[in-house]
Amino acid sequence: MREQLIAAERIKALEWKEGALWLLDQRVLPLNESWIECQTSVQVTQAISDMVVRGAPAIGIAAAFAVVLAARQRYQDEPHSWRSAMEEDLQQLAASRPTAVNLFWAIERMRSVLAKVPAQTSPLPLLEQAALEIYHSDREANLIMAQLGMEVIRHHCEAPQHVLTHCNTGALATGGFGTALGVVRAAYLAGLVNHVHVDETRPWLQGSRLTAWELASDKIPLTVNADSAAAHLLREGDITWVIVGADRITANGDVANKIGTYQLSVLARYHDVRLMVVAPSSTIDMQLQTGADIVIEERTADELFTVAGVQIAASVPAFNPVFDVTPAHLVDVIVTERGVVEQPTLEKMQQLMSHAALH
Ligand SMILES: CSC[C@H]1O[C@H](OP(=O)(O)O)[C@H](O)[C@@H]1O
Repeated sequence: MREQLIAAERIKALEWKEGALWLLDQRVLPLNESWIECQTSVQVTQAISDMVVRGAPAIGIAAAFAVVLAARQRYQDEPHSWRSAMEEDLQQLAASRPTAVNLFWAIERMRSVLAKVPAQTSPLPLLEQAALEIYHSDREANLIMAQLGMEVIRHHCEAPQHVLTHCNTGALATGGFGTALGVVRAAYLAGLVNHVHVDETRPWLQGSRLTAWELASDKIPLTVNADSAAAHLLREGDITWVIVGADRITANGDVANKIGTYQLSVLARYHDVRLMVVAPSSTIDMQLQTGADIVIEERTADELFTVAGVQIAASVPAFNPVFDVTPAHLVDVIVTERGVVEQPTLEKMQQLMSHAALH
């Protein structure tokens, strides 16, 4: 199965090439495929804020390379005070988006590497190696989670299933071929999934623009539906799993994910459909006790009122939270690269996080 999954890796959200971070501009997919070259941490910070690159793991990977770019510029400009000069860059990077913990996890990971750089020594070789390791271990986590999640589906039913997914959790959101969408890909290859229902995921349309593009390129049967059609679909009865990603999972198993996930979790429980959350352990924040502590990002009204830059609604006040929190008791299973947790609780999450990390 591993070889089949590796063969399914066709799309990349980002690439570290010749000392620059190249980002596939997800704002213009699927109609245009254009890459943006980032030579500075400020450019990466702006790209994360503007959602050129998005998706919790991909944000963390981009942030890791932003630290490399910041160190390179500061070390060149101020060889005797580059460490303190970098602080401003790291604070700007940390302020780019508030909800996905992967951003902060990656910055702290890179800070720990910085602390090991001897005085009067270039930080670049160690930092670049650490950023590449973060990138490669996320890809490896995708491969592991895909197989673990597929086995969870197989455990519950051998016959091919219809599943529903929300937002984009594929290659465009990660360093590999996906978290939740990676499980969907593996389950399809194993003959356990034969149709994917894709929420369009307003207002940014990660589902209809990104997930549909990824699954179409895999030739996996799918249909896109309006987010408001999900209840009707779940009541119809041929969907057995809702499979989603996460941006931050707290110590008790509460899950912050794209807006609309919470209502899906309530609908799934009401209609006896299982909810699977798939996320690498870099998305788990054991420092936060419950989802009530998670900062929920709110974005501009423009993202509600325009599509592809064209105004489609009246200019009136708007409320545009782009994440919500699903309580742990509505989650049937969390799949990570460290293992699987059924009916998550604080004790089970603590046990999971005591298992060895990939790197
Ligand atoms: C593989 S995690 C992807 C996760 O990130 C998305 O948010 P955004 O597109 O705003 O970065 C969404 O919550 C996905 O579940």
